[in-house]
Amino acid sequence: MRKEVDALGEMELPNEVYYGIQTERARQNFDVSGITHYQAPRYIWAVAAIKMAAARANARVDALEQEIADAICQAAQEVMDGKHADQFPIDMYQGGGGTSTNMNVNEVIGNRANEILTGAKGCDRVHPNTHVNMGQSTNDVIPAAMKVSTWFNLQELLGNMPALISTLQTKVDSYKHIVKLGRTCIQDAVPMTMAQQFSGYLSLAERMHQKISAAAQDCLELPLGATAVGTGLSARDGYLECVYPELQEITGADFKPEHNFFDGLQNGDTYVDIHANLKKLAMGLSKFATDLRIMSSGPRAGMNEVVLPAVQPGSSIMPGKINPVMPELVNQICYQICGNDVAIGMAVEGGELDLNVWEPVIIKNMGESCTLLTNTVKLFNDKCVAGLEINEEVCRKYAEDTTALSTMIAAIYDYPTGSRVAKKAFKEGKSVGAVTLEEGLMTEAQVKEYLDPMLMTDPVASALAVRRARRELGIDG
Ligand SMILES: O=C(O)C[C@H](O)C(=O)O
Repeated sequence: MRKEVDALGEMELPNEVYYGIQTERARQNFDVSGITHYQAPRYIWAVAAIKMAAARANARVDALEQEIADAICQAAQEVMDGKHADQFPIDMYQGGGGTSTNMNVNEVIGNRANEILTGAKGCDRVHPNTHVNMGQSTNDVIPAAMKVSTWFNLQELLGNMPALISTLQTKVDSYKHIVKLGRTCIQDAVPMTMAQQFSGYLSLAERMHQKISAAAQDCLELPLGATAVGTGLSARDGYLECVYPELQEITGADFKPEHNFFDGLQNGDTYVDIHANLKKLAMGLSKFATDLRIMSSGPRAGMNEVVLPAVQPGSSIMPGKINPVMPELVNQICYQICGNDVAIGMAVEGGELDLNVWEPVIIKNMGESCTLLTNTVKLFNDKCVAGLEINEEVCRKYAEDTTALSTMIAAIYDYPTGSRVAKKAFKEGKSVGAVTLEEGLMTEAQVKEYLDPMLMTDPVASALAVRRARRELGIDG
C-alpha cells in the first residue's frame, strides 16, 4: 500500500494502481451506475491527447521542464494506447462538471510519469495538478475532450453508413421491375415499385450522412485554453498558440480555438444540434425497421411481401417461428436514443452562469448514442437489409387485387364512376378490371393496358395513358 494526501486528508491506496487519492474518493462517491470510464475509452483517449498537447506546449513556452514533459507525454501515449484502461474506475455520472475525470487522468499520467522518472508512484517529482494539469482547468479540458471524442465517434458512425447506403442503392437498382401495392394509413393505396419504396430509405440514409457530417464540424472548435471561466487565467504566455498545433499533430484532426471561450464553457447547443441529427437517423432507421416488420409479417397470415434473413430461432415454445429480431433491435435502439436526446437537452438547458456543470451526463449519453448507432447501422445492414428478399409474386398479386386501381377509372372518367366500380368490386369480391368490363367502361384490351399496376407507377406514362384513354373512349374530343 502507499499513502496519498489531498486537501481532505490522507488515504491508503494499493501500490499497483496508478490512479490516486482523488480518483479513489470519486470512485466511492459516485458508485451509482456501474458505467465507468472504462466503457468510454475514446473519451479518456481524448483527455490524454490533450494532456500530451498541453505538456508539449508548456515545455515549448518554458513553463515545464523538458524531462517532465517527456515523461508526461510517454505516460499519456500509454493511456491513449489503452495500456492503463483499468485505471479509470469512476462512474460516468458524477458531480463537479468532470473534475473527477480530469483528476483521474492527471493522477494516472502523473504516477506513471513518476514511475518513469523515479521508479516510484505517489511522489512529487511529477504532480498531477502542478505539472500534468499545468495551464489547464477541468472546465476547459473536459468540454474540449468531449468535442474531440465526439468528433472521432461521429467519424466512426459516418464510416459505417456508406455500406448501408450502397446496399440500399443495390436494392433500388434491382427492384425496378417489382410492382407492389402502396399503402397509406396502413390501407391499400395505389401501386408503386419496390425500387420506389426503397429509394425513400436510400434518400434518408444519404441525407442523414450529409447532415451528421455537417453537424460534426462544430466539434473542431474547442475551448481548450479557456481554463476555469474563459479568461485563460494561469496559462503561460504563448501556451495557446502552441497547444493547438500540438493537438492537431497528435490527433490528426484540425482542432482550433473557439471564437468565444465564455460561450464555449457556458453552452452546449453543439450537442443539442449533433444529437438531433443522431435522433433523426435513429428515427429514420426505426421507421424503416418497422416497415420491414410489417412487410415481412406472417409468413402465412400476414403480408409476407418481404423475407428477412433468419438469424436465430424465434420461439422457445413455437417450433419454426422466426422473429424479425434485427428490426426489433433497431426500434429499441431508437427509443434509447430518444431518451438520451431528452437527457442531453435538459442538461444543456440547465447550465447556469459560467460553466455547464452537467457535461458528464451529456458526454455519457452522447457517447452511448454514437456507439449504439455505429453498431446498429452495421448490424442492421449486415444481418438484415443486405440479405432480405422480396416475394415478387405476392407483391404483384396485392397490386393487381386492390380496389385502389379504380383511381385510374376516376382519372379517366370521374371520381363517382371510379367509386362505383371500387364499391362493386369490393362488395362482390371481383377485380376492378372485371367490374370495369362488366360495366362496359372499357374493352378487355383497354382494361389490360390502362389498369396495369406497373403503368400506374410511372407518372409520365400514366398521365399520357389517361389522355389516350379519354380520347379512345370518346370522353375528350
Ligand atoms: O477542476 C477544475 O479545474 C475546476 C472545477 O471544475 C470547478 O470549477 O469547480
